[in-house]
Amino acid sequence: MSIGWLRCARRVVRRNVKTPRRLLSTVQPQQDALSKATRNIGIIAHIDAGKTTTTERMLYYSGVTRRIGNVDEGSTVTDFLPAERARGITIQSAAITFHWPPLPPSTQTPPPPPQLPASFDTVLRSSTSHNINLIDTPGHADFTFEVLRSLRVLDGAVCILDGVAGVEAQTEKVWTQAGHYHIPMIIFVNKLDRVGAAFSRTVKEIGVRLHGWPAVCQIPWWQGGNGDFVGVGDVVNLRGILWKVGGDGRDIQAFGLEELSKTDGKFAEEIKKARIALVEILSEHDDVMVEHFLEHDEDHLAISGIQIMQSLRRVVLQAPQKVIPVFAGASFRNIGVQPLLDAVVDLLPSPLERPDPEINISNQSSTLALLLNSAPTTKLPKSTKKQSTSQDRGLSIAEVKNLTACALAFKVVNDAKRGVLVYVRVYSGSIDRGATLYNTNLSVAERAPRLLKMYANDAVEVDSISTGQIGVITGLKHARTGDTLIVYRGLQMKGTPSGGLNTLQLRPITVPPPVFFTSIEPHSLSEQKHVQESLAILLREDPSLNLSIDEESGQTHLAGMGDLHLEIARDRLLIDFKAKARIGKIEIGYRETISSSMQDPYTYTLDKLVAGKQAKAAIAASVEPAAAAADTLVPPSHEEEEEEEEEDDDDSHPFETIYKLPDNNTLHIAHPNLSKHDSASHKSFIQPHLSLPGILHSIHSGASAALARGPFQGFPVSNTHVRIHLNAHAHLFPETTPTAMAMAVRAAVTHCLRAANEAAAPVLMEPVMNVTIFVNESSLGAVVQDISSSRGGQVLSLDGADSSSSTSRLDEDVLRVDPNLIYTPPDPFASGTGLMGDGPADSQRQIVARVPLKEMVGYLNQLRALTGGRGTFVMSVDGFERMASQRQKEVLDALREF
Ligand SMILES: Nc1nc2c(ncn2[C@@H]2O[C@H](COP(=O)(O)OP(=O)(O)OP(=O)(O)O)[C@@H](O)[C@H]2O)c(=O)[nH]1
Repeated sequence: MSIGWLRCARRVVRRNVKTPRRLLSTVQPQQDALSKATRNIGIIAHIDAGKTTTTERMLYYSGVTRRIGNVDEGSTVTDFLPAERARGITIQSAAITFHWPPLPPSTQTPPPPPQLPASFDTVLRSSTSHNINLIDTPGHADFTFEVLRSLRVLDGAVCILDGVAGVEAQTEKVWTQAGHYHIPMIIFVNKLDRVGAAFSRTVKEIGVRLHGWPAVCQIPWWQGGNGDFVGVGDVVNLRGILWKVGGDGRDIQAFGLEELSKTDGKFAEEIKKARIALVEILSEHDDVMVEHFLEHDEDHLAISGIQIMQSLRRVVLQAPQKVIPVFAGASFRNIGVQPLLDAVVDLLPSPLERPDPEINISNQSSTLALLLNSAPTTKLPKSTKKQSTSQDRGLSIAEVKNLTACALAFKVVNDAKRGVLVYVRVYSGSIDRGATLYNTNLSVAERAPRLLKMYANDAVEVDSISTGQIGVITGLKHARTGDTLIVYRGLQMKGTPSGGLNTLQLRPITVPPPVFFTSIEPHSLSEQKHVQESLAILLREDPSLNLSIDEESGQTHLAGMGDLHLEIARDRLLIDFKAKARIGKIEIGYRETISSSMQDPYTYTLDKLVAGKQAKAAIAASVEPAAAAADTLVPPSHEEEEEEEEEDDDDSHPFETIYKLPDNNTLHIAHPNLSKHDSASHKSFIQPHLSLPGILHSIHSGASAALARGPFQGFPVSNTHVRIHLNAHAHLFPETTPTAMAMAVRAAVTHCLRAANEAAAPVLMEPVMNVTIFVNESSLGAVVQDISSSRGGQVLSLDGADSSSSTSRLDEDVLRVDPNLIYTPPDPFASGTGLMGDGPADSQRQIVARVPLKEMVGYLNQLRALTGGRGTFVMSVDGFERMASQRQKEVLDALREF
């Protein structure tokens, strides 16, 4: 039997393109159908596992491309930046829409929504064409933040594993992060054509390291049991699927068990064994499967393929996910991709099946549906997950009826042809062309002139982007990656949505502190403008980059997550944007801190021409080290993240405002004549063109700018408490503008920091990383020795294969899976090494350590040398620590040379 993988029985209806505006709570059948037939999925994996190679096949089989792109030749669709193509790695996650099963070539674009069957009891979802929005995520550790950002908008994910390397460190990390968002996942074990491929070992590693029960849905088919990898055993439908060797993967044959038993009896038997194991594992987690099993007289093979798929779907959608469907293939050989696409449609959820997204509004955590469904003038319902730190004042949310759409800008890309593209995921309502979008992160409104749907390299203009959909807005001037965009009925361009909706944040995430930096110097004054504009776009694209400018020297510093992160930013700047600038060496981003307090506040008065106008403002400031106990500054945890950068709006102190700033700094503003809750009384103190929130914003900006570049070595200042005293009588003048106030505060705080440094020796702090290293038992001793002696690291734990206490998985309630209870088919070529090796000498060990970042630069090469190329590691910033004086001296000497 030949399989075409081109379903024909699809009926389509013509879409009414002009969608009327609607309230969020009104469900429109057409949009509902579109959502049901949509999969917003991502592909996550360790670097080089084959994400791009697999994506290229997906685009080819779905009819988006006419030829298969090749990573090694730099001709892929998804890796579209020159820097990506040159390095053969994915840096920016590209969002692409395609259909699976493919639509007939004559279908209009955008296609009409599909007509779905009333139920999927007797047909598979993959019998109807679905709209797949695919977000390709990067695998390199430096881009973890980019992965996190993409994860937020995914409804499901395919995790690709390299069948030779198994579960790698980075995969484990991203898997855990995806688990935080309860993203259902399926696994594709790729590269099974390679020498050393070990499907069985990989499946056991899935159980142990990804903490779930593998449900083996396909087993590899090696010709004659030990020859070339030619296809898969389809455990769900009890057949062998064979791909023609050397073809483009469209020529596929299927053999039922009976036929197969005549030609490859052992393989047919193995498929049966796998089916028994699959039914068993499903029965343990799905009661309906138990019923089917009993109905079929406990015959594992008698249960239909559709019933198995439905059961798999139910267990995949359970939160937390305990069962992980596993598929097999070799994308490079064009084997296994079509059934994987079927599984995406059949097993992963539509946007309508996802949990209600978390929001933050007026410093309170809740969920979007709770907000939208809350009755006017009631208190904002809080999610039970985290109680807000601010007082529960409740919100009058009558204004919610004006909220007609809510979306997350999850990615900004500067496209050479089309300008800046803002990728959005709409969570509620629909964004229509020409809508006024209010950006709640930047407090600005801007119009959405054009809306696009991205089909690989083609963009198709659309009239609206509806709930659950991913699309692109062009022509926005402000929106950055990560911003929340809302449509508020009747909003003027200069207006602000009321009822606290101007603070609505969808799934807020914390940007980790940057630990590397470089300097940027335009070649000439005339180049400065272009360099600055290019940097502004880079920062819109990637908010994990950080820019600071030294006012006196004019020197610009760009800081980022890793050296590769900054290398890519440099290439983008110089090659893609053609900016003419000198970029310095990439260095570690230390922090500096003060060790003495100021006795008296220092008052600074600014009185000068600013932009051609007389400007005047004064302010009193003082600085002190944060509590001595806070010598170690720890980045905010997942739970604390919403508090970062937040204003403490405690009602009991109407005359003071406290901000928590990055790097463990705090800003305390006393404003004795201005109550936060009585703006009417401000009239006698402040000019009509000013407001207390505006002044506070200026003070925040000025203090942040001063702290961004400390006076000691120009590093960001950390662990410092800034006190500001604003006396409305003495400090505000008719000529006071927000800019003048920010400049005065910056100057005052900078002066205070200098004075503190003169009074007592300032201190440098260095980033310390939490490092998890995976090595074979035989290299363990050498690696531990290297970490603890040569690199000055502190080994925190050593765990064997059966332990699951990696840094990311310290939770007690994590599922522990006994590898001996996992079904796997035999591995004909298993090398016997790795996590599941037989003898202790072969087993894989995990080392968790804290090591200064400086000692980790270039570590991969050393690790490879010590482990015969098999060791891998992941690391994340654990905090910043004071340096011993000798170490500080060495670093300062090295910096002087730099
Ligand atoms: N033998 C074999 N090689 C493969 C297979 N899939 C991918 N490769 C090769 O593995 C290398 C990495 O593949 P990519 O598709 O770029 O991997 P990636 O996961 O996208 O990597 P990043 O974009 O860097 O994260 C390339 O040389 C591919 O040709 C496979 O099924 N078999």
